[in-house]
Formats: sequence, structure tokens, C-alpha cells
Amino acid sequence: MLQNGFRAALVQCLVGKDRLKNLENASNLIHKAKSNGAQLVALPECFNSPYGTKFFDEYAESIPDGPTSKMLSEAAKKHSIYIIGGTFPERDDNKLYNTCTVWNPNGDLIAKFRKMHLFDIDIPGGITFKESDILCSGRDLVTFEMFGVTVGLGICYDLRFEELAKLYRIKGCKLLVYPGAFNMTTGPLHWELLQRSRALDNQLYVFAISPARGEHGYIAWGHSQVTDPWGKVVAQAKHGEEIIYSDLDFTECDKVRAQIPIFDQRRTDIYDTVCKI
Ligand SMILES: O=C(O)CCC(=O)C(=O)O
Repeated sequence: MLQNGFRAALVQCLVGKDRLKNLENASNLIHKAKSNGAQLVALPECFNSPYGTKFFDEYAESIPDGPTSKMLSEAAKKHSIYIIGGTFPERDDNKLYNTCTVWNPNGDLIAKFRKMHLFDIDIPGGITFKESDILCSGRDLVTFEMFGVTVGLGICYDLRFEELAKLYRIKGCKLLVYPGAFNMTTGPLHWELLQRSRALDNQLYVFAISPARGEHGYIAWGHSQVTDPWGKVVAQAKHGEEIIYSDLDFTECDKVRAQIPIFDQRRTDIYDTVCKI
């Protein structure tokens, strides 16, 4: 155990159409990350299925009953680690969500976050996507504790909404984790910039974990990334299947917060960010 934090692994796995193969591959990579000392392993958005509105219904599972939850719970317990289980489509009461689950070293489900801002954009000649055709959005901020650190969850498009990240900072988070799958249009433009912005604005670590870039269907940008509380990129993958590691030191959050005390200097007499739920 590191003195002021823990070792994290971001697993940028390749995802195909075969659910069981996707689970087996993720499970093998979790094992590898543990062998290299990871205490927290984080997976990408939609790691059990190809990413696309036409796939959500077929691959959806209820939580924690389905095979994807089972694999994550068993892997967390077997390796005695925390797992942030990327996302997979969740079915609940005949509705579908894009959902991130978190498992503790006993294999218990300790947090569940449903994507709050659905990915509906239209860039002609670039990318058009409409998650809201099939998915419902979540409405809860979700945090959990590990090794004394409060962690907040978001999913991909949620990265664009600075208010969500700020509310997590106000709730005491020092790490925000976003499984995500940016594309070949917005990836090169915004992926790194958004993460550095959220980290810098809120003086915390940011993880974003992408699937590896495949050759068919939705082409993910890759480049899973760890950004520190100063806004510096401290680890970044390329686009293929890869695990990146980072030894986190949460005293960096304390330092930047004390040295650049923007949260004590906010003009909340003029503006505010209020948590309504
Ligand atoms: O915001 C973007 O450009 C990409 C978002 C995305 O791919 C997603 O929400 O799944």
C-alpha cells in the first residue's frame, strides 16, 4: 500500500461482439493488472458489448444478476481489489440505462451510477449519435469511499458537464472516474482537454478509460488517461489494447487546494452551483 494513495490500473480492452469473450478478456487483463500491483482496476464504457444503440437491448443485464456482474464480483473477490466495472447496458423495470458498477475486495457491489447526460450529438460528416433513442438517463450523483478517498463517478459524455464535476468536488471527492468511448471526431479534439479541465477546475485526479480501437462499427479513440490535480497528464495509453498504471498521491490534491485556494475564493454571492438532490 502506498503511503498517500494507491496503485490504479486503467484497462483499455478490445471489445467485440461475443459477450463471453469480452468478459474473459477483461477478466484476464484484471488478473494481469493485479499481478502488477494494482489495488484499483478500472474498465471502459461498454466493455461487454459493441457500442451502439442497436446493441444495448441485446446485451443489457439486470444488476447484480447477470454474467457481467458475476465476473466483476468474482474478480474483485479473487484478487482482493476494488473494480470500477466500466459500463454495460442495464435493464431495470423495462428501461435501459448505461451503468457503471463498483465492487469492493469482498466482491460486494458498493456503487452503481447511471449515465446522467445522454450522448446525443450531430456533427455532419463527423459523428451522429442518439443514445436517448433507447436509453434512459440517471439522475443521481454517486460517490464511494476507498482507502479513505472519496471517488465520484461519471460516464463519457458526462465529462462535458463541469457542474457535475464541481458538485463532486463540493461533496469531497479527490478522484473522478469516467469510463468513456470517445470517437475519431471528438476524441482528438476534446478527450484530453476535457479531462484536464475537470481536473484543474476541481483540483482532483481524473481517470477516463476507453475501449481499445477496433476496426469495425463504432471506432473508439482510445488514449485512456490519468490526469493529476494540477491538470497534468501523468499517464496516457495509445489506441491499442493496453493497461496503464498510476501511483496516486492524494497529498497533491491537498497541496494544490492550499496553494491555489479557488474553492475559498468562489463568488457564491454572485453565482452558485447547488446540489438539488
Ligand atoms: O462527448 C463526446 O464527444 C463523446 C461522448 C461519447 O462517446 C459517449 O458519451 O459515449
